[in-house]
Amino acid sequence: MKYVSTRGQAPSLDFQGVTLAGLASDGGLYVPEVWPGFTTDEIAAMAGLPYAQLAQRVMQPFVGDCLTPERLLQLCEQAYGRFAHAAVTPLKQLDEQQWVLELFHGPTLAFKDVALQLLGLLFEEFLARGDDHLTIVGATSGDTGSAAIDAVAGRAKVDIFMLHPHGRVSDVQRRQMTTVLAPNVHNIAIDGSFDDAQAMVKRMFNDAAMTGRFGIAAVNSINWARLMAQVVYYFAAALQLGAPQRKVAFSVPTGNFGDVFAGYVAAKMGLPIERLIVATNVNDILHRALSTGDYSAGTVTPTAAPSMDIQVSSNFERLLFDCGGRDGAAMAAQMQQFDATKALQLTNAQRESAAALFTSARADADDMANAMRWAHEACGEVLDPHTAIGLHAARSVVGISADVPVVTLATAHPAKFRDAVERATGVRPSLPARVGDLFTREEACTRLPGTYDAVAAFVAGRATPRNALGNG
Ligand SMILES: Cc1ncc(COP(=O)(O)O)c(C=O)c1O
Ligand SMILES: N[C@@H](CCOP(=O)(O)O)C(=O)O
Repeated sequence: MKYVSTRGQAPSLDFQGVTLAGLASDGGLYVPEVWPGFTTDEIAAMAGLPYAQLAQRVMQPFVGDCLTPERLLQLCEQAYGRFAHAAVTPLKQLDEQQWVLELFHGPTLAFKDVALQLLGLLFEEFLARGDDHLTIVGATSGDTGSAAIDAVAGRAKVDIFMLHPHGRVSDVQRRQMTTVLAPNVHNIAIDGSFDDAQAMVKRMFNDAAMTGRFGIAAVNSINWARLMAQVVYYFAAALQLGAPQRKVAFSVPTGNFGDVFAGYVAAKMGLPIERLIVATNVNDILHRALSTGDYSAGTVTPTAAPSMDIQVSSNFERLLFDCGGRDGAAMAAQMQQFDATKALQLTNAQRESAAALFTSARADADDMANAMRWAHEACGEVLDPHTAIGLHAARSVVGISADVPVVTLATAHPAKFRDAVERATGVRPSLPARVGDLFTREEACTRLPGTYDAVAAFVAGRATPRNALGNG
């Protein structure tokens, strides 16, 4: 399998290459040159497989010959062996039509673990083949940070620098990052928003002074391997609900458009998905883009669902590229315009093609609290604010026939957002035992001004140069 950049200029790479590269050198994002597909019979044969085996089957076409099927399966078994639920991503029914897919049974209590537990192992596997050293630079609005740190803390040949917006993540989220005191882990709180942090990370990939000295790598969903691993749970859920004979819809709380883009990939591979519902909070750029074609970023409003407080949504570029006819030059021009003006208009082709699968909805603070209350009072389920936004969208969009199950992705454990959950439902969820002593651990974090120069100097002063291991 070869991967090409959405901006058409970077060299095409194999799976190992894109995993280690993160962002393409032309500023674009890597996508498979063609979407691999499964026949209906092949999908039917996946029903009932244990999660790790399903993961290997779904991901092998993307991995190609970079890993044998046996080795990929071993890595999946290792990654998903750390989950606290035997089903890895269990499905729960709320009412006749509504379901939730619990993606938070990994070590750091959010859906990010599903991909990052595997990505940590992939880094180790590929780094063992040479003398490279990786300097991971990531941005987090709360959940990617802890999941990535858990996945790489203490690993050889890797340093991680994780930027979060100071004061804009929950206490649990912050402590899950800052209490990991391994010497290769560096937490940075910047003055600014997640979008500012993400822009700095992307800039570093195109800063020759940094990329010349350090092997800069990504753990955010700009890294293709993140999305690939997230495709699997769409298959897991749909198969349990009757696919490939029955269609299923998914409602996805969305920020950086990675999770829902993984659903799009599943559909491209042949999974019968009726609709993908893009659920946003009041930071609703994606809802506006999909409903009116206007992709224009405003300032970020902090909400009780902080992980979705995002206006510049990295993976939307992958969708625009695919829906716009895969024209790298046109994509580069469109993104250049967005970078300059923070606004772009979807073309008719992009809008029409996206509308064939995507619907969107926006939830404000009341919608979110009402969805949490309904789930608790009518169904006995305590949901986190992000999942509640997904559920609000799942219950409010029109046009999905009553016999199509609608699965909301439950992206975080409610205990990560205890204050917001308690305000809405009166229930204060307790932290699972596996993170139980979080509030007694020591924290380490450096606060920096929200400027690229401050962050780049901090990274350059602490990272291991790429040739320090001997390969020049
Ligand atoms: C709990 C939670 N829900 C939803 C999202 C949004 O997911 P995505 O950025 O893949 O759209 C995030 C962050 O990414 C998150 O941490
Ligand atoms: N919500 C995310 C933001 C980063 O998204 P990613 O999926 O691109 O890593 C977070 O919690 O950090």
